[in-house]
Amino acid sequence: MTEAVDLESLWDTVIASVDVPTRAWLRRTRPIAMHGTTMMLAVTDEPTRERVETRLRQLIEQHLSERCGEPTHLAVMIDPNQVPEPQPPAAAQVAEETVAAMPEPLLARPRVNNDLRLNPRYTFESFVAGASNRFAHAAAAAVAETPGKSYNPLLIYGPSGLGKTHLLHAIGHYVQSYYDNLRVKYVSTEELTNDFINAISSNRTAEFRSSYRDIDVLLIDDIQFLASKIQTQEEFFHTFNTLHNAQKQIVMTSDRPPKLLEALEPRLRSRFEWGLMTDIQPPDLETRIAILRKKVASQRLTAGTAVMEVIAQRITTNIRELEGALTRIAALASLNQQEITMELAEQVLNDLMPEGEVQVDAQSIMEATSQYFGISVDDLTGPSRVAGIAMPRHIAIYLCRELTDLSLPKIGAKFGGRDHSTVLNSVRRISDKIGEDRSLFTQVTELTNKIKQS
Ligand SMILES: Nc1ncnc2c1ncn2[C@@H]1O[C@H](COP(=O)(O)OP(=O)(O)OP(=O)(O)O)[C@@H](O)[C@H]1O
Repeated sequence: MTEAVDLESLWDTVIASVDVPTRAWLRRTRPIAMHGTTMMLAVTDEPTRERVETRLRQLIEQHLSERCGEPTHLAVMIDPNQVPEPQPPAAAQVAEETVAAMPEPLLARPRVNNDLRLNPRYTFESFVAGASNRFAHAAAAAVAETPGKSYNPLLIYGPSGLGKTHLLHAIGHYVQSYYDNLRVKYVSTEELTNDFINAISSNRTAEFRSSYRDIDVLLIDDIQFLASKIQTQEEFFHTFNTLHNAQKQIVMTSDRPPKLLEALEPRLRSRFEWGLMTDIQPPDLETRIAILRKKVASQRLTAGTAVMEVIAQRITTNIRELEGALTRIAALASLNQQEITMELAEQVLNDLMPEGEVQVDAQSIMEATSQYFGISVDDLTGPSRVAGIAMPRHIAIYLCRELTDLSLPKIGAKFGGRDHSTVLNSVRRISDKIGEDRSLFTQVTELTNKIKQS
């Protein structure tokens, strides 16, 4: 079903089987691609999108599912350019575009050795698509399949811990595995800013430029941090134009839509809105359960559906917290050498989420940790690698990642300017050990209680 010809004729049969008023609406749409069991549909304008989303979706998905022989979903985007008036374009056009996008002229180029530092766990395979993220997921998949050709730029926005970084890395992995010769770069906005500042201070702006412009797919995380950084914005504006003009793919994430990024230059904001913007919402209960099920399977744990339901019911807004809870539950089960039971899950959840949830910040985590271990906050943020200091530091960093919305570079900055990979290293160290080392588990649990109660 990937060929556009099939897609167009499939769509024609759907249009033919609906009543006339509905048909009039559907003439204002055009199928763009099929990703797995999701059809990407371009529509001319907001009223059409609204109509399709609210009134017609069920009917269309029913028709599509019947014809495709499996449950098929719809992801709707506004893109008038994809729906030429008055006649739809030749059916093969999209297919031709897709073929043109394939690496033909690029084959001559040597294989690129991308040093991406992507999280190996963040792939499309490990991502669970549900109602809250289906569109973002389908758009990311489209971009990964034909970089620079489908939606450019692609901007994925939404609150913390809902999978934006995961999708960005998944695009990176995918392009890297299927396009040997495309240069991919993934950076957080903080790294971009630091790179730029370093380049200026060491007179190496030309190098900086080529490292960002000599790229086929640029993935930038958390662009809200560009706000108020006037010089970096200026530089990024030119990088953006260079890449976009050359039809190089740009994908960005942000914690809010560009129009709410008030401290961003208007010309940059408007460029961010050129392509496709898609949000990610907190997942519904079914999706949360599906995510837990996937994690349980991938970690070869055994947890019954009832237990997963309890976890998913208690932790509703942030998937990182959901994973954190599962990690702790699995850790306690492993330490006790027992199955993950309901009692055990409840016990950990009660520890993790005492009544009257409090907002936790890095400062309170650092203070509580230093107090708990009898060291100073300066020790915690300082350079010492002595175990009595390094271990509390790993724990405090782990707790910052688990209990706050701070990004890895932001956490690094709080801990004496450490970089994001050092932070990630600490997080992994604790989550790897917590199921083997009971005293570590106890320390982390007791500290969490202190922090949440302070
Ligand atoms: N749909 C999903 N399926 C499976 N895992 C998911 C999904 N969404 C998020 N996760 C997991 O939840 C965790 C948090 O996701 P991620 O770091 O991508 O969030 P984010 O939206 O980028 O947050 P932030 O803005 O704080 O960086 C990750 O471990 C990720 O793998």
